[in-house]
Amino acid sequence: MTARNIDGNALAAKVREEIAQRAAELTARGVQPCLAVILVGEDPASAVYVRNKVSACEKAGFRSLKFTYAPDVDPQEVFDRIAELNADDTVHGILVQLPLPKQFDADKVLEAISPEKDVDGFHAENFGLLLQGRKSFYPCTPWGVMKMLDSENVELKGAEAVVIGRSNIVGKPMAVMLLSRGATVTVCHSQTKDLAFHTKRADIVVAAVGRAKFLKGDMIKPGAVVIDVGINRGEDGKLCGDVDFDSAREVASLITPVPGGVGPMTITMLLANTVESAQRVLDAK
Ligand SMILES: Nc1nc2c(c(=O)[nH]1)N[C@@H](CN(C=O)c1ccc(C(=O)N[C@@H](CCC(=O)O)C(=O)O)cc1)CN2
Repeated sequence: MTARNIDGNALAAKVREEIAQRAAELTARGVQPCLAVILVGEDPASAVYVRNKVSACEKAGFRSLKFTYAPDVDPQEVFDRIAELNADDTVHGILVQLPLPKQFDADKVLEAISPEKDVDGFHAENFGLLLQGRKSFYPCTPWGVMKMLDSENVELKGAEAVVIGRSNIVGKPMAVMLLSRGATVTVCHSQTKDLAFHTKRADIVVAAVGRAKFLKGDMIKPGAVVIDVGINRGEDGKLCGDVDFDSAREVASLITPVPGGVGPMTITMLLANTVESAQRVLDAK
């Protein structure tokens, strides 16, 4: 079997069109969606992601604000900026690009963002709501994965799903989202004794560990759906995922490539959360 790719770029383009339409309607009613992005430090990948977020906002008809800080900035300056943006009624979404430099306590920074403007879905309040199956802002990457699975009509009810990775921003929320849709979910991580035992039983595998090409074809059940959240540099210097694409595609039925898979959906769902936040402001008027 050779797997079919789930094309993240194509799905992202379709969803972004719908978001742009919604943004135009909100703007016509006096609420133009606005995202504020905070970038601290000089990490080149973060700078690219932030640039892409600002450009995605422009294309969708959003207003965007960008604040950049030197790597050695006093964290208080960033907290002051967040407080100012929390109080600004014209701003609907605030995000702080991760990772942050060492002098920052990332949890404290994320908790400083008002939950009503936490369009990354990283605030503990939003995560708690997600756990309880209540309305919140969902973290963008796992939500993008759910959109990809739905776009292919992948049956989630009763499916055996294995999530590899237990980070707060991908692994844990991914497991909760799959669970809430009726999958039987196993979360594997660095202490898991026999990873292949779990992955070989899975109808759906989501790899989010940050280790280049580590999930091989012989660890996958024939016909499984394989979702690759990793973004790594391979030994050849090229961008690659956590999945060894060449061997995995010979076994899986559906697979996401890297690049062009989950990545483009992350920024798309950020736009979706921001437009939703603006909608809530309009509805409350
Ligand atoms: N505040 C946040 N920080 C970080 C997040 C996040 O969701 N919020 N996620 C990642 C980085 N990230 C967005 O910020 C992100 C990563 C990758 C992509 C993407 O489109 N990747 C492309 C390849 C891009 C390339 O050539 O390098 C792809 O996979 O096709 C978008 C967003 C960590 N920080």
